[in-house]
This record gives sequence, structure tokens and C-alpha cells, in this order.
Amino acid sequence: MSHRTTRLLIAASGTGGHLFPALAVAQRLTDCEIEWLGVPNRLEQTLIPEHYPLHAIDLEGFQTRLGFGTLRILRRFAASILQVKRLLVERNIQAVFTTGGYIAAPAILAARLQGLPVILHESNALPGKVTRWLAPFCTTVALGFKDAAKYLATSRTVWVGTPVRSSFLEPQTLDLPIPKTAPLIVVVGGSQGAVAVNQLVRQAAADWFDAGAYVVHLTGNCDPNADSLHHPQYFPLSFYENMAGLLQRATLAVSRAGAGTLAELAATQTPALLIPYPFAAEDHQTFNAREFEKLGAALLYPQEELTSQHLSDEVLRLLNAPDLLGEMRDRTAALMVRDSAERIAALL
Ligand SMILES: CC(=O)N[C@H]1[C@@H](OP(=O)(O)OP(=O)(O)OC[C@H]2O[C@@H](n3ccc(=O)[nH]c3=O)[C@H](O)[C@@H]2O)O[C@H](CO)[C@@H](O)[C@@H]1O
Repeated sequence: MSHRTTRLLIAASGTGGHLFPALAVAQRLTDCEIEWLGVPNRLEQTLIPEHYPLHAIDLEGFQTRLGFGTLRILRRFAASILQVKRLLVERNIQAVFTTGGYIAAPAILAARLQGLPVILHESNALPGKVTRWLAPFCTTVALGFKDAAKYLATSRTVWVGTPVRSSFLEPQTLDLPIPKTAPLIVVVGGSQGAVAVNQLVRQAAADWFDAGAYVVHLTGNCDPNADSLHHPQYFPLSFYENMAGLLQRATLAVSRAGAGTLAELAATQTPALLIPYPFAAEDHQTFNAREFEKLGAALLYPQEELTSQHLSDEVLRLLNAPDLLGEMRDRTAALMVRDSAERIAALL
């Protein structure tokens, strides 16, 4: 029997929020030959397994004002489209999948120039600029949040949720010395950590320790004070692989509102106190967080209004309200699509 596998290019780059959903889809596409498109010096260089050939293009963000330098950036952008187009031909690619961001722009345009189908996954409640501009060129735009469709009225959209790594769908064990019955607060700042949240947490944590809680703090590797708090109930880690095990065990998460982490919080039904990154493009994390807040799955705290005392009190209030935590946990169910990766794989 002759067997022809589909050759697919995945364009996903930069942050965990773009890479992990793409990896989750790739894991499900066992009968495709996958090649990866990224840029030099970003997370894909360490995260993408070797069995996906990784091609890097030199792409400068075009989040720039018109003026001096614009022409140079446009010229480089045009060159990057041609570079991807050449890659599509040389590697005999038949379809393109992208999770948005800058890398999506040359990938989508090159695919269309080649007449290839493109599936774009947009995980945010407020679709990014590249998605809004280029969605009409895509065969289908798969959405993490239902409401995002209203920004993409002229495109073909379908709600699929946001894929999480397959480890989230099975119970995992947590390899940290935390007593079984102790409340566990997990602090997540996205794939790069969140220095402002880290500071608030370090100031707020003393009361949590007094209440018997443990804290696993994912600090990222850009925080100069990451090593400044020491306590037997406190585990600071710059990056942790076993997010599934950690969030499954967590009593409560204190988190930024990146779409990737939110999908994981829903998958593990972890109640959360969300502090959106105030400088995210077009404040999109606040839009994400509102989707959780309006269903009662999380509480939202704008960073500029939050003091360490308020954070400390709010966490203690929740830890002392098991019924409320239980309700929040139940409400995350409406936000979780268990077969999100399979739905995207089916589209592809
Ligand atoms: C600052 C910023 O603009 N971030 C954006 C970025 O995601 P960014 O990567 O910042 O954040 P996300 O929450 O989407 O994803 C983080 C990912 O990293 C993983 N992780 C994190 C820490 C750790 O120690 N171990 C680990 O595995 C998380 O489990 C998650 O899968 O793209 C997302 C998708 O477009 C957006 O919604 C975010 O707003």
C-alpha cells in the first residue's frame, strides 16, 4: 500500500505561549512530517525537539512607528516572505500551521503565494495585530476564546480552545517535598517570569507561610532578586518543566494572564488570582483574564491597583474559603476544551 505523509510547516516562535500549543498539536500529528519555522536566539532554539528540523529566519518585529527605518524593515520583511516561500518549495511543504505573532506574517503570506492552506491558531481573547490583519488570508482561524470571533468578522473562524501539552491530560506526580495536605500556592509569570509580580509575592508571602501554605514561585530568569527570599516553605525556580504536575497539585495560582497558562489553569481546574501584564500588546492579557473572571473561574487584579498587603489578604481570604475555591474550580470547566489539539490536528 502506498503511504504519502503530509509535509507540514509549523511557524511558532518566541514565547511559551506560542510554542507549547504548537508542540501540543505537533504531538498529535503522528502521520505528518513536520518542519519548524522560528527565529535565532528565542525559546524555540531550546524547546523544539530535534526530530522537527528547525529553520530560523531573521525577522525584525514590525511593531514600529512609520518613519526613519520603516523602509529598511519593510525590505527585510519582504525578504523574509521570499525566504519562507523558498523553504516551502525546497521542503515540498503542503500546509502551514501557525500560532500567531510576528513569525506568522511571512509564514501566512508565503503560504498564500504558494497556494497552500494555512491554519492560524489565535489563543488570545483579543486577537493580535498580525491575526487581525492576516486572518482573511488563512484557510481557517482556530480560536482559543469564542468571543475573539467578533474581531475577525470577515474570516472563517472556529472555536477550538487552546491546546495544552499532553502531560496535562493525565495525573502527574510532583517531585517537590511538599506535605500532601498543605495548601500550595503556585506563582506563574508566563514563560519569562514577571518581575513586578515576583516582588509583590515576596513581600506578601510571610503571612501565607504563617498560615501553613507552601509557595512554588516560578520567577523566570530576568529577576535580579530571585534569590532573595529563603524559607523552608518556599521554592523559587527560574523555569519548571512539570507545569502539569505543579498546577494539578496547586490549591491556588497567582498568575499573569497569558493564554497558554490560562488554558493550563482550566485543564487542571486551578482557581486563580490573575494579574495581567499591564504592558502586553494592546493590554490583551486583561481581555484574557476577563474571560475567566466573567465566568467566576478567577479573580482579576490590575497590577497598578494591587499592593502586597492586598495580595496577601486576598490569597488568605481564598485559602480560608474552600467553598469559593471549589466553585471557582468547577467554573473553569466551561473554559477547557480537552480535545483542542485534536480539533486543530483534524483541521490540518
Ligand atoms: C508577555 C506576553 O505578551 N506574553 C504573551 C505570550 O505568552 P507567554 O509565554 O508570556 O505566557 P503564556 O502564559 O501564554 O505561556 C507560558 C507557557 O510557559 C509555560 N511555563 C512557564 C513557566 C515555567 O516555569 N514553566 C513553563 O512550562 C507555561 O506552562 C505556559 O505553557 O504569548 C501568549 C499567546 O499569544 C499571550 O497570551 C501572552 O500574553
